[in-house]
Amino acid sequence: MAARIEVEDLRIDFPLYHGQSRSLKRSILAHATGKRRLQENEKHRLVVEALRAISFTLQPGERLALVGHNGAGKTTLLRALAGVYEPVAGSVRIQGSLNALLDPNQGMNPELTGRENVALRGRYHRMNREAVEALQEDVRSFAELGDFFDLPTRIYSSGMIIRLAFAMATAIRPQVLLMDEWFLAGDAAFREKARERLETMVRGADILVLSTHLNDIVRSWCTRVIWLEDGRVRMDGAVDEVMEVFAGKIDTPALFPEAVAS
Ligand SMILES: Nc1ncnc2c1ncn2[C@@H]1O[C@H](COP(=O)(O)OP(=O)(O)OP(=O)(O)O)[C@@H](O)[C@H]1O
Repeated sequence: MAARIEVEDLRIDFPLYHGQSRSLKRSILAHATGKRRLQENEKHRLVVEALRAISFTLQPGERLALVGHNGAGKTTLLRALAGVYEPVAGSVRIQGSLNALLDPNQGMNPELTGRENVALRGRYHRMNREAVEALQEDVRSFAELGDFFDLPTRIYSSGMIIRLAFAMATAIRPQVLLMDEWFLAGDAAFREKARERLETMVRGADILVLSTHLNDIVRSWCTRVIWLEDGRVRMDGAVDEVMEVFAGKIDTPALFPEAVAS
């Protein structure tokens, strides 16, 4: 089955306040400045409008970078694609096997050893015994955890968890790869090794969606950029075209002037 992502008129809100006090809500809304992302929804709840009217389609071979300033909605969009957040309206359709490098603790049982956690992941992907053993060996040699590989992950340091999570998440090649930029960080010694392994994985995936602030990563890995601003698509196009405007070299009118006016 060919990989495909279809997002149609996606809207995601985060409820902030469930109480009934109208005066408190009125006061919060009155003091909300600038971007007007705090709103009262249809059920009279105070919400952050995290994403609005997001639509795009990705075909095999497309490598999409999500760019935008802090709070623009990049992580929320990645999580909505991964199925972590339910749309308030609109839809997300994903075709093909999916791997999401979003949260290092995702899918890990702290009572199990590193080796057992890898086996669990392998079985989740319906691997047979030999394949699970090969996966364990691959992760063990990449993560360099020494004897800790056979101890419960609850006693790992946060750096060890990241190494294990990274090695596991990059050992199984999906058709659709979703990635948050923290996976490109990590300590300096690990970074170069990690980047090489990621590159192999990224080149092997049919579709990549990556959230990043790193210009060189966008330019070397991606074919398309969606620039998010205040939860909406400000610009969607080829890497050079969007990055030039995003970097502030060319001024362009906002698609939704009311959303960006301060
Ligand atoms: N759990 C939550 N509850 C309430 N509001 C949230 C929650 N998660 C995100 N938001 C809000 O949704 C908006 C989008 O946040 P998001 O984390 O997707 O932005 P981002 O572009 O990934 O930012 P950054 O580059 O800082 O990581 C922000 O206004 C943020 O405050």
